[in-house]
Amino acid sequence: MRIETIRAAGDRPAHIRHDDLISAKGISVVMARQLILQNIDLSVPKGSFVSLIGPSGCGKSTLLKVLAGLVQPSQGSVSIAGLAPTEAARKRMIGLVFQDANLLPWKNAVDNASMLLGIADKSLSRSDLRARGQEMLELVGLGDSAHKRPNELSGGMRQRVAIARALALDPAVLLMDEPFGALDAITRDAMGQSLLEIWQRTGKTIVLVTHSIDEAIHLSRHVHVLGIKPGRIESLDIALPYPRDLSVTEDPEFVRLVVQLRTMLRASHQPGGAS
Ligand SMILES: Nc1ncnc2c1ncn2[C@@H]1O[C@H](COP(=O)(O)OP(=O)(O)OP(=O)(O)O)[C@@H](O)[C@H]1O
Repeated sequence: MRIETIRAAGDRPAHIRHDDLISAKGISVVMARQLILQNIDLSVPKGSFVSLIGPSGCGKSTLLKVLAGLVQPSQGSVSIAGLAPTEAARKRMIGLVFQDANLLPWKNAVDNASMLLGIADKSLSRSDLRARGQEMLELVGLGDSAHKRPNELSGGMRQRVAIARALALDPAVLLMDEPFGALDAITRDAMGQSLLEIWQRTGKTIVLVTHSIDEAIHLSRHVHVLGIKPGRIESLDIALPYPRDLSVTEDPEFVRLVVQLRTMLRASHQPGGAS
């Protein structure tokens, strides 16, 4: 990875690398007079798969919302391909997926998949939208379920539609907040593997909030551990080669990384621990 030198960078801050799509610097967030995030720096290389993990309430979702432009930091700045998050969102560069798929119950899968695109681009005809929705459903492995309504889909299938809906915008970045948190373990594994394959096919930059150590290591290139003490963030690079499938979880290096990440997470729960 190339680090920008100050001389070559002109007015670009020295910490911003050429290949960072997302760069958050000095992010602090205060909500209801509580300090949630303090002076957090986060870089996400273009095309990378990054996970955020940490104790409940440490501010993972808040940080994701800051990246999405949904929460304004009290201090600090975020750049997404050189743009402020609200501007990047306006240009459809950000796709969001939450734990709840939030599909419209009266629309079928293909219409749900193209719904945001239809709102964002009023010039598209109904058949254009359907074609794009179908293409995205095929990408997420639901090509045969286009006509089904949400109540005819399983939880995993509904999340696939939510991913298709986000991808229909062709965003540069996919921000995902515990998208598989409500699924059973086997479905969750399968969804993680599908997401990995979608990532490799599309080249999107993905930031995933998760509580699962295995999921973070299976999927990510970089894992960032947020601490319960605001301001603490530690990073772990996952050097396991891609493409990865679930057999990677039996690799001795995977097992070593699980132990290392669990140790980091344990430390992140200590309010008085070292930063
Ligand atoms: N709108 C809000 N107003 C006030 N406080 C908030 C708001 N949203 C979140 N918080 C607080 O900010 C802190 C961090 O919340 P956040 O949801 O970002 O944590 P998290 O790490 O994602 O938690 P979890 O893993 O349980 O989802 C919590 O103490 C929460 O109560």
